[in-house]
Amino acid sequence: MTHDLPSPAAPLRIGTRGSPLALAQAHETRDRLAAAFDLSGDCFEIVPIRTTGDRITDRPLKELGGKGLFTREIESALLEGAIDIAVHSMKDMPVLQPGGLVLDTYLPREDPRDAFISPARTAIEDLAPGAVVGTSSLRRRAQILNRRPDVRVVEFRGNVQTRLRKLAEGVADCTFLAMAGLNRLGQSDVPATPIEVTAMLPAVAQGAIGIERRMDDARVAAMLAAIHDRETGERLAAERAFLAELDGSCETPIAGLAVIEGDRLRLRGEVLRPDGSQALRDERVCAISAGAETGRAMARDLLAEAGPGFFDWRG
Ligand SMILES: NCc1[nH]cc(CCC(=O)O)c1CC(=O)O
Repeated sequence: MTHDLPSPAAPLRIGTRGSPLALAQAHETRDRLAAAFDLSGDCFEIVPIRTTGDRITDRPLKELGGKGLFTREIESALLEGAIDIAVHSMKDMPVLQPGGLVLDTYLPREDPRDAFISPARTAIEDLAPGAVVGTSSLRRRAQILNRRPDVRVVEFRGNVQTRLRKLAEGVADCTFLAMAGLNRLGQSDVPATPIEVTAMLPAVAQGAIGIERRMDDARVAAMLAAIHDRETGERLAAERAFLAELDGSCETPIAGLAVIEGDRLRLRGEVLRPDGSQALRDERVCAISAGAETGRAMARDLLAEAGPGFFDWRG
């Protein structure tokens, strides 16, 4: 490498949200970089940044303006040079980044599945009629209502710890969390049952960590190339192309997951009416290199099938 590596005197500054999960992801990034370049931990500095989404916890996410809420302040810090890289949950990332920034480095993906969390039950089918489901995710809301139109969905904001506390307080009978978050936080004591992806398709990019950099920073680009996971990149290329073509904002219930099977890529996609009354699904197998193209084609076909007004709220 023609550039200097970070040192304790000039550490690589890693921007992240301040939640326990975000910090765990930043630590994983630091540890992988340290291992790849044989550096000690004090060659890195973790810089927690408070975002709009972290500040405002008493309103539904969709009222606050959708995707980007958890990333805007971090991307500004990166553009201004206050941090050198930014670590994100790819699930929360818009499909396009601001000019001057690149988001093409992914760590090996965790379990992409959702988990069913309930102190008393282990499966959606076991919920009593009219049970209360806590979630702030439009996708999970639509998916559960599609399978169980009888349940009542209540808004559930906050980080993993907050949501578990609300469940313990009886605010809801169950909730859903990403397995990835639970695993990364080492939360093996949580009453969680993984849900097969054929029963509840996860959010696009769920379980994947992405690392963003400034386009003109060649030193950082070379460092990140050493920790990039190609398979995760191939899977996310298909899923994010699917999302981009659907023009997915936080106000559209969309699910998508790609898996690699030998030399093929299998992409599953789902779009739902926000009230769960209808779900459209598709599944395609293609060459790994054709993932993005397949994602776009699948999105166009689902949009055509859905027709105008599919995503409109119906009360
Ligand atoms: N929207 C919040 C969010 N963003 C990423 C994760 C989990 C970790 C991941 O998917 O990588 C979560 C919490 C959750 O859905 O349980």
